[in-house]
Amino acid sequence: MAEPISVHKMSGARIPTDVGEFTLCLYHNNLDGKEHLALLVGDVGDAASLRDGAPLLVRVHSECFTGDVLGSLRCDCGPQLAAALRLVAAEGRGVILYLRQEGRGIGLLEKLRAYNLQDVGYDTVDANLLLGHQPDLRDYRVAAEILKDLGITSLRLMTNNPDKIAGLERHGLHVAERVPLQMTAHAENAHYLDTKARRMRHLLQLENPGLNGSTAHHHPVLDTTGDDRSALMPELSAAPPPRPGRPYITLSYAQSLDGSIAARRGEQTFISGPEAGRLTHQLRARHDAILVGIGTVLADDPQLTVRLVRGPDPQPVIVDSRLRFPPWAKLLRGERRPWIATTDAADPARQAALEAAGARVIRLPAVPNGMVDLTALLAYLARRHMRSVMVEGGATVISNFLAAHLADRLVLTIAPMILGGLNAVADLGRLNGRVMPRLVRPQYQTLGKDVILFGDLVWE
Ligand SMILES: Nc1nc2c(ncn2[C@@H]2O[C@H](COP(=O)(O)OP(=O)(O)OP(=O)(O)O)[C@@H](O)[C@H]2O)c(=O)[nH]1
Ligand SMILES: [Zn+2]
Repeated sequence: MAEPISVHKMSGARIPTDVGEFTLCLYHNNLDGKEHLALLVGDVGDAASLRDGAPLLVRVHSECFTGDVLGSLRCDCGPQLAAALRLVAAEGRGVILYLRQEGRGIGLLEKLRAYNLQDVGYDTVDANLLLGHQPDLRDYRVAAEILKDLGITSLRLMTNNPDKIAGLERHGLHVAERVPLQMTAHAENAHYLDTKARRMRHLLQLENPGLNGSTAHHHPVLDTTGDDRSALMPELSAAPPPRPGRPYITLSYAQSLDGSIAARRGEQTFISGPEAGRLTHQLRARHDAILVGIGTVLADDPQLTVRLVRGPDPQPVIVDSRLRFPPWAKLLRGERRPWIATTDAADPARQAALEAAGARVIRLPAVPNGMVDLTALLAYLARRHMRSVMVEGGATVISNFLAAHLADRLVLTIAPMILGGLNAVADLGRLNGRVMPRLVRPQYQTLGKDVILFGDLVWE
């Protein structure tokens, strides 16, 4: 049975501020090992509340470095925290819990990734889902224990989030009243607040009725419960045709107008919008395997699964000639364990560690530049009944497949931006003896703000 939660007040100190004086207490707990904080004003126990005739005013605030410290305009956290401090100080009694639940529990790194997804059109809920997280990872067990430790069982809670109220009540607290804590919306956070109201049931009175109209196209793209709403282009919806000798290869990636796939090598850059993201997942579901290079694993820590639509996950295959595959990769925690194609240059100890973590390491011959021999890899995949492979990137892998004349079809997402960054294709002329691949029977379609260009590749 799980150990009961215990919290322990480590130390407290007087913190004078512009709005009043607080006692800041640091709590230890045995559940998440984080340093949660409590800011106290006055006598906070239930007994004092009874005397006063009103339950204590409490804010349970989730850490937001960007909003609380930097004053980021992307959210409303900073002003909420400031308002809560003011209200508690004005009452002369109250508590602000500062919970170390950055990014609704996903942490700052993943929140920054989620912000980049939001900058290309995903909303805050879909961005979490796309990164493989629940929309909200928080629970309020430790918060409830800290409040009980302070002698509080009944309170007035400053929040707009009904889940927060339910979360505290589930752990034995009585929320006698909700005190709204709504801040003014502005251009930078209006869509975020609108999403919180629509998709996370936050109790917000949004003033701008036009906003709902303007966000109507942001339908929940990850709502996979219904039918596919954006029908896949018919040419792409069938499983790729069988091909003698090796798996059928679809090269599929997103680039800017100038052919960049990232701002810089090694830097994750979100280029395409949610509609094209959905197409990518639909394509993944129609291939037996999905292949990326180690650079993509190191830069993006991808899962390579099908999440934006319903469908089977392809087998992840990583090309990693020197076996740099990191032990922290999300791919090692997925349902389909990754196959890592490497060469004799790989360190046997690393191979053993990755195999112990569930990966399959495949040693293959190298070509003169030290890279994995792709023809040998494809023969290996064909023997394992992989009839189709979707190659997603990055630049080295795309270039190597093109240089080896190993691609049957190109599905290119072109985003309407100029990035001036890392080019998708490098040095191809020199590598392949100047026989250029050509796209035949090309077709295109706009999808959201992006253009999808696709067709068959031939070298003639
Ligand atoms: N994952 C993720 N977290 C975010 C994003 N924007 C803000 N956050 C985090 O959300 C948390 C605050 O949650 P909110 O939804 O703003 O508010 P709440 O705490 O649920 O509800 P209130 O009590 O009404 O403030 C903080 O931990 C922020 O870091 C985002 O786009 N993605
Ligand atoms: Zn915030």
